[in-house]
Amino acid sequence: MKVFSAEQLQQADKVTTEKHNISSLDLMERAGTQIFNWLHQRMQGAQVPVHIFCGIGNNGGDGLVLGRHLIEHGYVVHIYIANFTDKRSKCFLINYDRVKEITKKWPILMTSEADFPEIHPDDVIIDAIFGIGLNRAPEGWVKKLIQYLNEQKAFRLSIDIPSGLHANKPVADMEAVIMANHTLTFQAPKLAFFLPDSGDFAPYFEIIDIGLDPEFLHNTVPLAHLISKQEARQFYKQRKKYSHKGDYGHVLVVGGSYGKMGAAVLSSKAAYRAGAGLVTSFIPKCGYDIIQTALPEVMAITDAYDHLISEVDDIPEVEAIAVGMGIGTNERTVNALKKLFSETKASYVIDADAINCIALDKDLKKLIPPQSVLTPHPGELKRLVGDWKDDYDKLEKVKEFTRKYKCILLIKGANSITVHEDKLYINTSGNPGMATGGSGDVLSGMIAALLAQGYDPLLATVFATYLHGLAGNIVSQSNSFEAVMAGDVADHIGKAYLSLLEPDQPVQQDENDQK
Ligand SMILES: NC(=O)C1=CN([C@@H]2O[C@H](COP(=O)(O)OP(=O)(O)OC[C@H]3O[C@@H](n4cnc5c(N)ncnc54)[C@H](O)[C@@H]3O)[C@@H](O)[C@H]2O)[C@@H](O)CC1
Ligand SMILES: Nc1ncnc2c1ncn2[C@@H]1O[C@H](COP(=O)(O)OP(=O)(O)O)[C@@H](O)[C@H]1O
Ligand SMILES: [K+]
Repeated sequence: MKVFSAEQLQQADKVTTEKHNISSLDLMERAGTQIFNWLHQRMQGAQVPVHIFCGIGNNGGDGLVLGRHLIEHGYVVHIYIANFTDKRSKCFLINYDRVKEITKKWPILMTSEADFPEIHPDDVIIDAIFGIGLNRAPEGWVKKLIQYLNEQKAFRLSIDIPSGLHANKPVADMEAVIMANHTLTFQAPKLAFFLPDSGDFAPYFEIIDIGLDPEFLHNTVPLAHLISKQEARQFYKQRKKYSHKGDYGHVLVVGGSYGKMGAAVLSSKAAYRAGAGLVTSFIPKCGYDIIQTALPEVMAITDAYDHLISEVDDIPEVEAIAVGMGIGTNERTVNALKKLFSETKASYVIDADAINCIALDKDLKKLIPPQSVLTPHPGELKRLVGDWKDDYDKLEKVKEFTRKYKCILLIKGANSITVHEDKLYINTSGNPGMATGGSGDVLSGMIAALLAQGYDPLLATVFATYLHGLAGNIVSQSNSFEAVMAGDVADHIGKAYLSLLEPDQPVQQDENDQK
């Protein structure tokens, strides 16, 4: 699914009205009606007071359309206009009159704090104050209104975007944004929903298709692609009946040091579970018994040193190398990486301490093999590209890094983002249970396994990240978030493949009615 910018959506709006001979007012009617249908299906005529807070732009107009339909269907509705300026939009004004026509009175105009209404915890709040037209931080009593609504226990439903949030720019004032319980967003999800600084304002959202011009949407290069099951499923390459292990590639895992052998074990295990034909682990001597005992399927080669990796030699020819998990940043290890990068051709996944080594040593940075996949968590990323002002600055820094070093970089976290030059792929699987030691090691092995199986580096990263999150979700469903351990995630990669490929359950009519 595509993630468009506010500007692109405004353009889509314009193209749609011009090309399809439909007015902005019709589009607003369509949008507001769909929100009404959504709410009506859930409320089923319940006489719970619905408080609709409208701004004076088109987002407010959507709120007015919704209010009119609710009133016509016998709901208990209170419409308030946050009247912070006289510059009301044309479509807002028409819908303002339409509400008056059916109720015979004007909606309640709010001009100061004194106008804030009492709201019962069981009531419903509709937030239609600002949409994607927000052009500065809400101030004065409007900011106070947002804060007042956030203090209420009532359910907050935001139309298009939580008011105060920009679709694709940093939040102007963190204390002036609606904390939506749910957001119904038009046509496409907004980038701000997926970034750490702003994602909490829109924890749950649904897309409302308002029929913007499909051709424009298809031809427009989006800000980002959202990767859900539907997209991930298309990446899957089926195994052939008359195949042998040589067809699925050989992964070399270069990892571990004294006290950190688990990192190499987890990564190697995940490489097999994700489908590599062969896996060899290159480890310090101290890890030999550990890996051979933990994973009899894995072949082991040891370094000359007991506690760390000093030179990766005598290795077989491999398709993919996952390097860095638990290796430390000793100077000898940095030198081992320099030699490895310059002398061994393969597809690389560069993780954890290998990233820290690169951040420490400029010469090593220059040796990053082209098309490598780097998988830093936020701490490692900061060491690699420097600190950032906000999420958008971070994305620009990472884009620049991938251009300069011709690589792919995965920003790990909730909604991990794969970055390659100007392309962004936002992952939707995974859960906070995966914030646990070793889960990144599992991911590095998975990416390497897909590389070894012939997936191209960008696809391997996007697909492995999705599968990894899906495996984590499967674990958490039977185990709670708290109890998820990285080894469980590796053990459930198989279930993730099965879940990916199983057909979607058709929704039965009676189930639908109960929603
Ligand atoms: N294709 C689309 O994108 C569609 C958009 N619609 C709605 O239109 C919305 C966008 O409407 P608008 O462009 O009118 O913008 P908004 O309704 O978001 O409001 C912007 C208005 O508030 C003012 N404003 C912005 N920031 C302010 C601040 N901090 N303090 C005080 N005033 C501020 C602006 O000057 C403008 O008058 C969307 O979010 C959506 O809800 C729908 O009606 C249908 C179709
Ligand atoms: N809150 C979260 N929601 C979803 N996934 C998460 C969350 N926190 C962490 N993860 C995922 O777990 C993995 C953690 O990786 P990392 O920090 O490198 O772990 P480690 O270094 O312990 O192996 C990443 O793939 C990340 O995307
Ligand atoms: K809103």
